[in-house]
Amino acid sequence: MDAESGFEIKPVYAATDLPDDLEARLGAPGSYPYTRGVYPTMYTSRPWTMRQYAGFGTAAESNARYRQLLAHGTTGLSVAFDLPTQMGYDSDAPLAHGEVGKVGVAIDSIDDMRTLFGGIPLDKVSTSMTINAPAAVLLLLYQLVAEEQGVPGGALNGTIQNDILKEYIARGTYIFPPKPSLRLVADTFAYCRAELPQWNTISISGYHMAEAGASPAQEVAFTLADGVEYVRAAVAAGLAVDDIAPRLSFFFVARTTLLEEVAKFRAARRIWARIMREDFGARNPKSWMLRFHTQTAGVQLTAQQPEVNLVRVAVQGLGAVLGGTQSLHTNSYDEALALPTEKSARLALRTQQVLAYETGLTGTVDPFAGSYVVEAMTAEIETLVDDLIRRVFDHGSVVDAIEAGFQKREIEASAYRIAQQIDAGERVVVGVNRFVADTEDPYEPLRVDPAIEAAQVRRLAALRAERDGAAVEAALAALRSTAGGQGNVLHPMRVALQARATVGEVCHALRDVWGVYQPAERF
Ligand SMILES: CC(C)(COP(=O)(O)OP(=O)(O)OC[C@H]1O[C@@H](n2cnc3c(N)ncnc32)[C@H](O)[C@@H]1OP(=O)(O)O)[C@@H](O)C(=O)NCCC(=O)NCCSC(=O)CCC(=O)O
Repeated sequence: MDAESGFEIKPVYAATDLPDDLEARLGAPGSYPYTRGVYPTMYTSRPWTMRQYAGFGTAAESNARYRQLLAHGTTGLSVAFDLPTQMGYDSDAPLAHGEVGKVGVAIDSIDDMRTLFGGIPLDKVSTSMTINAPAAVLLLLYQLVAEEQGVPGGALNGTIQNDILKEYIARGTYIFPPKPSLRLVADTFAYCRAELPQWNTISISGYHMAEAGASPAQEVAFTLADGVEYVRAAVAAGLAVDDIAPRLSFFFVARTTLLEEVAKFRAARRIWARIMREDFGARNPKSWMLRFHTQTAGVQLTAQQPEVNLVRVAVQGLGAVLGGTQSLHTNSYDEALALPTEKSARLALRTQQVLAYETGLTGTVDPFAGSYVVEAMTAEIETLVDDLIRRVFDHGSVVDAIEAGFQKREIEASAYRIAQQIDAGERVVVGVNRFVADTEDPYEPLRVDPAIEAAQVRRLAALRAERDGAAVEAALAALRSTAGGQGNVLHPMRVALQARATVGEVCHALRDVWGVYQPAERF
């Protein structure tokens, strides 16, 4: 069987498979080109951040889940928002009906955000927020709530996903067309540099492309190409590369194909370092470092015999750790069926704790360095990725390639190839195409209470009645005016949110000026 990226896997590797210039391609841990990891000591001085993606229902319920996770030893927070929030609609919008609180927490205003982080000291925990088109809005709400806790922007650590390009390619929660979206990203970079200097301004994500079927090489290539596009947009907006690049971060999947995945992470670091130093001329070593979060592959979980997923997740998490991830989410075994229960979420975290504290893996940096097979695969993936990045930019820009349907087409062809291999039984999925059980145990999934929507709608009505409506209108007018002209939109946005404008109202104001993206349908 070939590798998922398409290259041939040999039964035996030898010294002759190593690149001639291996030492130069490796460097030391914490040194250019960072193949061996971004920090000299890696996990020997601090394990990766255990950051379990969670959130559902109301802000109060999600807050309870975060406190449980922290009590169980999670070391970072990761917020899942519901679809209306991700699309910039309030819970009482007709389009939101039936979706409120389903795939994440419903956040309509600063009031919800305050509840979400109630009792959680924001100067002590780092928080990731999976939010893209309205990333700036949720970031500002976070900052406002932190300020209420007495925590200044300079003390805040965290990440917003803020990666709109992959939304057009694979994930789908875009609002505005590419041009104003890229302006919003650049505005966020500039705002964070001034106000939230420790904040990771973007999480450039291959995960969702991988879930849509991208091979490891495609995942890395399309993600790094998106990274190039963001840096170009920032530079075009007048920002210096070294002012923004140290706070870019990345996000990849970890599949069960362990060796190829370890090679993928190592190749990704090496290529990004080269792009930043050689192509963009970045001089700050922090600009060269590809720091990344990993999530185990949701798409590889099975609804059949779901407990087997615990084993898959352990192997996938192991790959992420051997690949040098900075932060990790291990999926719960029941995620192919429903939102995780409290127990399954705890088991997923325990899996990371076993990796960190029982395996001895945190004692040695980049244990695969010099391995014939892993070094050969790292070089193989590097070549494939370089070629694919070049093919993206043959279209002009990433946006041009998206509009030509290039990335989607490549990803779909790859998804089709893997699906055919599974259908033919060439690629084994335990419990699905081999070792199938005659009967399955009953499973009681966690269900989100439909009453949540009505309660959220009532809270919104109360908010609209209580607040100073004229102040909100004036702030939204100022936001429209900045959006239609020059200047950083985050400043008037902050004023509006502080006056208790809702997420939906702020996004509508921008929709009024910027319009909405209509994809070219080519499939
Ligand atoms: C950079 C990362 C990747 C990781 O940040 P972290 O703060 O966790 O880790 P870190 O930066 O490596 O480490 C924290 C601090 O410790 C320092 N540090 C760490 N290890 C060190 C070592 N060995 N030596 C010296 N210093 C070290 C770092 O320099 C840093 O400080 P300094 O900062 O001072 O240098 C960030 O972006 C992140 O946490 N991302 C998470 C993204 C996420 O959870 N996404 C969920 C998506 S869920 C999703 O999309 C699901 C599907 C869907 O919804 O569609």
